[in-house]
Amino acid sequence: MSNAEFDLIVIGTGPSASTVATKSREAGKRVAVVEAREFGGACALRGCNPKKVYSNAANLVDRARGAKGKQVEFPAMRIDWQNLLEFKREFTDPVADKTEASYQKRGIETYSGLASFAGPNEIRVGETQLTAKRIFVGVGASPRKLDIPGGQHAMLSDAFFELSSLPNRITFVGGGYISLEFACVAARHGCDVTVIERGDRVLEPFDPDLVAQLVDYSAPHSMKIITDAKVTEISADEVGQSTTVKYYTSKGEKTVLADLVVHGAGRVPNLQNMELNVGEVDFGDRGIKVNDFMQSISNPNVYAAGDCVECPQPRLTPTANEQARVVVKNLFAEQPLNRPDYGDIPQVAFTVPAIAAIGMSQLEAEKGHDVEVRHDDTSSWGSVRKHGQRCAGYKVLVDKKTDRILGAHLLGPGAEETINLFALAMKHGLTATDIKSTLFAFPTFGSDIRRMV
Ligand SMILES: Cc1cc2nc3c(=O)[nH]c(=O)nc-3n(C[C@H](O)[C@H](O)[C@H](O)COP(=O)(O)OP(=O)(O)OC[C@H]3O[C@@H](n4cnc5c(N)ncnc54)[C@H](O)[C@@H]3O)c2cc1C
Ligand SMILES: NC(=O)c1ccc[n+]([C@@H]2O[C@H](COP(=O)([O-])OP(=O)(O)OC[C@H]3O[C@@H](n4cnc5c(N)ncnc54)[C@H](O)[C@@H]3O)[C@@H](O)[C@H]2O)c1
Repeated sequence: MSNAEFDLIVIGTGPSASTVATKSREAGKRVAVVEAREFGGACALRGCNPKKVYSNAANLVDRARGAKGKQVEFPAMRIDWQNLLEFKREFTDPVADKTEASYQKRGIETYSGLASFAGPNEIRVGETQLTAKRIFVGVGASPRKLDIPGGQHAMLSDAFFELSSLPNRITFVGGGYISLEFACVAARHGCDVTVIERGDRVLEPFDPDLVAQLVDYSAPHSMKIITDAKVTEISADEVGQSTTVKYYTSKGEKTVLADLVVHGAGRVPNLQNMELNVGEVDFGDRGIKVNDFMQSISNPNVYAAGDCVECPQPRLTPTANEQARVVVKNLFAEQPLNRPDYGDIPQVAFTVPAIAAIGMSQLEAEKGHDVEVRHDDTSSWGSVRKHGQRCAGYKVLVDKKTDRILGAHLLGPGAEETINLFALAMKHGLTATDIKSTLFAFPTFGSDIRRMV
């Protein structure tokens, strides 16, 4: 067994870990990074970035079909799956080598293998034992085990990204981000898609009225969305050609046949086999338990951030980044004093079209405020139609007393960008009147927000 000593060991190479490792190295610390898979983390390799390539293709097809006969002409518009896969790989293939090389160039020692605790300040990677004053855990999350008979037949999102072709019938288990984003892509490719969600609606973090509008728009595109239905069994036929998905609704047991079943039923922190008890690091089902300073509540030399910590904030890259910035400031301070300043975190599901949200839901806002609810279906607005789109809407919640924005919910082309204007306004306390009095370039989706507030 070989040994090495550092100021800091960073476990993982996703958004949180990379910030902590590089900033600590810039501050002159001796840093080691350990990665169990390819260097680069989920966001760059198996999450946000490759997903955006796929969802852009689906949105492109949708818009072009909407503009057919008005702005463009073509015999048929389709996603070329093989080319799409190759194009996606242009973004993902270089990540691992580039990331590892950039660590090494900075003087960060890199280790490949699964890291586990060998003591409160010790990490084991295979036959190597590393010791450090501080340890940062940024190990992310992975799909939770589908604990139903035949759960192993459901394909994970990592594998979906690598499919070289799509079969005709695809069923998604769960109706969250992953299912809906992939389902929209598969449907625009021409697949027959079924989404089965146990809750009473899909895309739970988003406004129910806008979600309903999106679901209505998706139905004619071969997307069947079944809610209040819990998937209870997946069985494959003997030759592995076809799969039967069993689900329960209030009307009893039902089945759907599929050529492919995809897991979109949630993710859990990646803490298996990490021997956290040996490291005296407290954790639960929802992740590592940290205080306001992102420090382990049980081992003050351990910090954690991102998808692997127990935290009420949404598990997204901006959340991981904010926590990591705080960790960098606290790690070697005499007294950790910095706390994340999340503000309101914008969330976007990159569906067709995109749906976005920031701040309070209508229900939350109406509980404690006198609210003006500004809500409209904007499918007929010129900005939307000029774009070849046919599905858009918004709901903006304004506090009547303070004129401040309590929540903003958008559906439609550009929603994923326009939501950032609300993020800026809300973070800096701008009022609806401030927004109305701002001149935005025209014609743009951004300029539409003056009509929304
Ligand atoms: C399909 C998909 C799409 C997504 N799309 C978006 C999006 O559009 N926008 C958004 O904001 N978020 C999105 N997310 C979520 C986003 O990817 C995560 O919130 C973000 O990556 C979390 O970063 P992290 O720092 O916690 O670590 P991660 O990026 O999860 O990286 C953790 C790293 O740790 C490594 N690791 C795990 N265990 C060990 C161990 N024991 N030893 C060594 N290394 C280990 C892993 O291999 C991995 O490389 C998406 C996620 C998925 C799955
Ligand atoms: N655009 C983005 O920002 C983005 C995209 C993808 C993933 N993510 C992140 O990854 C996380 C995981 O994504 P996800 O889509 O796997 O999870 P999710 O938590 O968003 O949704 C999972 C859904 O599956 C349902 N479900 C669970 N078991 C079921 C069963 N047996 N039958 C029917 N329904 C069932 C749940 O009720 C839930 O609605 C997200 O919460 C988010 O943090 C973000």
